[in-house]
Amino acid sequence: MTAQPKLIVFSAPSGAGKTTLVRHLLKIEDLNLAFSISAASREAREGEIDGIHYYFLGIPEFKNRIRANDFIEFEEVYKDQFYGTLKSEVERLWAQGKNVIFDIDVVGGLRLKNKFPDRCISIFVKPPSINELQKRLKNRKTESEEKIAMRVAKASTEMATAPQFDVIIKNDDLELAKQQAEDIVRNFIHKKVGPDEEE
Ligand SMILES: Nc1ncnc2c1ncn2[C@@H]1O[C@H](COP(=O)(O)OP(=O)(O)OP(=O)(O)O)[C@@H](O)[C@H]1O
Ligand SMILES: Nc1nc2c(ncn2[C@@H]2O[C@H](COP(=O)(O)O)[C@@H](O)[C@H]2O)c(=O)[nH]1
Repeated sequence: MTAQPKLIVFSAPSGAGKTTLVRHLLKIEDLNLAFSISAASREAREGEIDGIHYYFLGIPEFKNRIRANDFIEFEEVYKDQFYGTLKSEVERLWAQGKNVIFDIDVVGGLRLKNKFPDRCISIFVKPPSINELQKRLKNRKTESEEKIAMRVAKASTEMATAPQFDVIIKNDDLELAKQQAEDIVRNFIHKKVGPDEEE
């Protein structure tokens, strides 16, 4: 029997560098990773494409999908900004035999870990400081000052969840963090997780 596809969850406060690390890992072919495209109620940023970066649903449609029980997990991450993992998305990627990698908030990350304890690794990306987070978000130039403040205000509470994750990667030196992420994910993917599974 071939190994069951796995789940690799990256969570952190906004601006810590999850997306940067996930994009790096997706380029490494032998990891056999596919990105879980989340649903989001917010509008697309410049350069973001519906069905590639997110499924952009808008709030009414997002709420319809909650009522239809279409999500494995969802969260109102910021006021009136909903994000969630669709069951259909994970099923689609597993049907392709892919290991699924997630870039989601800390609450969603821990929910996935609880739902799939045997086949999920949860990784917390820790920024050097909250000041550095704020600087990174400013430099990224994707959010207004007001939205940056909202994200930074939540960061301390999110940082406090770090010990609940399987692994913490400090993202200070980016190249070092990329290498650590690669090593951790490769080890996990090649680890045997069930009694009747081959490696
Ligand atoms: N180690 C690092 N040093 C300096 N800048 C970094 C580092 N890692 C990432 N960045 C930059 O910080 C910004 C935020 O990174 P990224 O978008 O990956 O964060 P994120 O955790 O995915 O945020 P969000 O949750 O808002 O999507 C980006 O502009 C990225 O290029
Ligand atoms: N619980 C979930 N959180 C998610 C999901 N997809 C993304 N996110 C997180 O939302 C914030 C903001 O994202 P942004 O793209 O607006 O910067 C960030 O922490 C994401 O990781 C999801 O499916 N579920």
